[in-house]
Amino acid sequence: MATAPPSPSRPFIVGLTGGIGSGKSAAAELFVEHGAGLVDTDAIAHALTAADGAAMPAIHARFGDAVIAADGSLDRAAMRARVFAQADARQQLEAILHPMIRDESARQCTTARGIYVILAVPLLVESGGYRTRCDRVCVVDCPPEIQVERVRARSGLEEAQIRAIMATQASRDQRLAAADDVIDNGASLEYLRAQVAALHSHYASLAARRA
Ligand SMILES: CC(C)(COP(=O)(O)OP(=O)(O)OC[C@H]1O[C@@H](n2cnc3c(N)ncnc32)[C@H](O)[C@@H]1O)[C@@H](O)C(=O)NCCC(=O)NCCS
Ligand SMILES: Nc1ncnc2c1ncn2[C@@H]1O[C@H](COP(=O)(O)OP(=O)(O)OP(=O)(O)O)[C@@H](O)[C@H]1O
Repeated sequence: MATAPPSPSRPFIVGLTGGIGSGKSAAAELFVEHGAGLVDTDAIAHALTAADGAAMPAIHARFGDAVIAADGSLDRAAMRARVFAQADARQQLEAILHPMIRDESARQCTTARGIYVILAVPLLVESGGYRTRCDRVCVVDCPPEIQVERVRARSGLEEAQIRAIMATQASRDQRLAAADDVIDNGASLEYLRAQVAALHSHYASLAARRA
């Protein structure tokens, strides 16, 4: 009887998550400097909602002209105001985007190059379908007050709007409970860099052992 061909090797995948403004992108960038591949679901969501993005016809059909910018892309501020004030609007947007994001991120994980792959997913704990893909879950953690301060400094959003976004996300405790590894990003970028360097060595050796 013919034996089954070996299953195609898939990369070692580290799911990277954290609340808004916790420092996921900063951490992901540092992992990439060490040689990790990166699949970023925020970036995929942005591509899907660019002027020619695959999600735009469905978003236009559901939400109308009010959320479409002059160039045909998603008016992010208009959509943000809508979805973080109305749970049903958020669910409808997620029903359009999340299956597309899940499919595209799975596709990118099969082709990503690197010693291992960082799969950055802000909603890894909240959304189904990601944890089973990950060999490890790494949570970027910092106190909520620092999240608010960083997002405010970066984007100019008001505290009330930042807190409304945070209220839709998993709590700090829920996220920490899902973690295999935790990055404490409540201090300096140097401290972040040192923790990423140590975790990188760990992930590289786990990935090599699995290969
Ligand atoms: C509402 C939108 C248009 C606001 O755009 P904006 O440019 O302000 O934010 P951006 O997309 O860069 O996301 C920034 C952060 O907001 C938080 N966030 C985004 N979407 C959500 C959501 N559905 N629920 C909770 N938090 C969210 C995350 O922490 C994310 O890292 C946008 O966030 C969006 O399209 N969200 C739905 C897609 C989604 O769920 N993306 C998360 C990746 S899985
Ligand atoms: N340790 C740190 N010290 C100072 N500033 C930091 C630190 N870590 C991140 N930042 C800054 O805080 C802001 C938020 O960080 P970053 O964009 O990496 O967070 P994020 O979790 O990816 O956010 P979002 O959920 O909105 O995508 C950025 O302006 C970043 O440069």
